[in-house]
Amino acid sequence: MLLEGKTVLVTGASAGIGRAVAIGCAQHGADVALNFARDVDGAQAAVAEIEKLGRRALAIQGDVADPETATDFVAQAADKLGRVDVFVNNAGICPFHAFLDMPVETFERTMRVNLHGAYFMVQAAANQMVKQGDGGAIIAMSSISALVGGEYQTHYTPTKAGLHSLMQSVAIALGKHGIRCNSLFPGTILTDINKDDLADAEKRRYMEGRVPLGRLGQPEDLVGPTVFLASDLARYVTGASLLVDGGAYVNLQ
Ligand SMILES: NC(=O)C1=CN([C@@H]2O[C@H](COP(=O)(O)OP(=O)(O)OC[C@H]3O[C@@H](n4cnc5c(N)ncnc54)[C@H](O)[C@@H]3O)[C@@H](O)[C@H]2O)C=CC1
Ligand SMILES: C[C@H](O)[C@@H]1OC(=O)[C@H](O)[C@@H]1O
Repeated sequence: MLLEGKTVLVTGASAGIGRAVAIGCAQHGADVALNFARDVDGAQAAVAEIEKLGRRALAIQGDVADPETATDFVAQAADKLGRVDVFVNNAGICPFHAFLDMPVETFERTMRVNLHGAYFMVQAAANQMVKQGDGGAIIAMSSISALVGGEYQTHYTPTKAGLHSLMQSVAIALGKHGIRCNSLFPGTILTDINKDDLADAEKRRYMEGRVPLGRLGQPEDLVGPTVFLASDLARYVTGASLLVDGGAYVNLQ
């Protein structure tokens, strides 16, 4: 059990990648605190799955765009589960929209959820880890979009590059505390975030055709890489990033 005895916190964990990662960490021995925005049923179902595995789980509601959600989430998780060993910053939105008429509210909301929210969550988790005094691991669900652009993602891709940049800087700031900070770069993973975009059959075929491994990703494809970075197997890995994209990024022609 790679995460035996560890407590893992995951944001945006009622669905998609966050849910898969929360349950996957429990399968590897962790107790888990899940942040969720609105989907009470989804969060409770994830808690029930984790408890079925014999692990402790806790769902705490909050909008990550509000800095107070971060301190509340970490304080409640530490109080009820005892400590914070691993923090996975996963919550994110990608409301596809063209650049030239991007609504100010869409731009600002995307920044606030994906980047500002991450900043305060990571800060709150790090403060708890420093207080505990025995290190920790922070993992950001960045994206292949930190490296490449998207016509309808001009507000989104900078948040993913920013998230990776945040991991690089906090890797330096927190190294002295034994806290490792890394990014995962998922490619196209089938979740609610891109359901509408990939409902276009031609676009979906094009995206699938770009993947050397021959399929789009599933949320569970992120479990192994997350568990690795969270575990002591990655004890000398910090400030790094790992593409989890079936090879899409390197596939030029
Ligand atoms: N699906 C994909 O192809 C890729 C996804 N990602 C990233 O993975 C992360 C998870 O996304 P998916 O699971 O794909 O999408 P999803 O839409 O299934 O999950 C996103 C989760 O974030 C939560 N969330 C959204 N706004 C929130 C807020 N203000 N406060 C708290 N929670 C909030 C949602 O409720 C949901 O549970 C996101 O950061 C996304 O940018 C990165 C690369 C590719
Ligand atoms: C939501 C998109 O399908 C998804 O988000 C990302 O970060 C990937 O680059 C994909 O474009």
